[in-house]
Amino acid sequence: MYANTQINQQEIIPAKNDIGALANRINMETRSLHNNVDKLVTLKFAIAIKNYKIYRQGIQMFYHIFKAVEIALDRELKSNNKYTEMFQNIYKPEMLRTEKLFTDLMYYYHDKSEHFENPILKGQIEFTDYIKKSTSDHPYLLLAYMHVLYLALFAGGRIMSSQVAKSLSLYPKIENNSYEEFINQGTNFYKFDVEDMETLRIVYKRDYELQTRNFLSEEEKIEIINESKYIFQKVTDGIKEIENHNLETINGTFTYHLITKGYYILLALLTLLICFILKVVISRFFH
Ligand code: HEM
Repeated sequence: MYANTQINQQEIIPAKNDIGALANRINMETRSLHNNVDKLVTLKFAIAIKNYKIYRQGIQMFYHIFKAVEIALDRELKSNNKYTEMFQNIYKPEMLRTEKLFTDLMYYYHDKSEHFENPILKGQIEFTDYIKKSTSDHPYLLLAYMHVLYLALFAGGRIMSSQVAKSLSLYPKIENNSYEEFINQGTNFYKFDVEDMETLRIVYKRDYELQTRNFLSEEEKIEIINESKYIFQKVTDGIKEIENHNLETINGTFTYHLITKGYYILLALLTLLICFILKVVISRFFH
């Protein structure tokens, strides 16, 4: 399925210049937010691919987000409301990311799922709770996640994927693992089990457009666009939250060392002072 069928540009739905298409409207309205997150990810990614402990924090955030979205999607696919058929027609199982990310995280956390299974950072807990509530109150809002998060993997994700694959700094740190094991077990986030990723992307975007164009009301579309802006903002905040968490840990370690090792520094200073006083007393005594 999704083999390379050489789809003609004119046959692609929606056309790039179709300003009525929901996906194009989301892209237009989130352009500046996308530029912000693009710059931030590029900057942080350069650091993360040099250190797998930072890289795994980044993909862990995406794991929690995708998992919350996919639980909600599963709920909607099995439910029986006015949106169920729409979701069933857009849904492509090859797009799901939870299991792929789980495999990668098991690799980076040395098979210890208890180290990543539940979010611990406040922003991640709040955002995943929010996804659950917002999509169960208004199922159509899932469409924002189905566009922003999944299509990100076909553009920015491709760039990131090739950088991760080229990164020699990520894999040697993981003991006794070869480069092949690293590629097989640590880069699944970017892999889709289809013959041709481009066909999958085109078919996904086509079905998204065909299912939403006349079915959704203008009010629902506006809410989906606003939810999309919120997702970009939350991903940006999430990356900053990881950075702050790491800075706090580094500072905490510094303070800890100051408290524990400070004792030895004080002892050394006292010894020096005693030596100095002794020297003064002795030199006075012999003069
Ligand atoms: C390294 C960071 C990133 C880079 C370099 C990047 C780059 C790109 C590029 C080149 C495109 C194609 C633009 C076009 O076809 O006109 C794109 C599209 C897109 N990106 Fe990103 N991106 C990054 C991060 C993200 C993130 C973190 C998100 C989501 C939170 C995201 C969401 C999207 C979306 C929704 C689209 C539109 C896709 C479509 O309509 O087919 N991107 N990105």
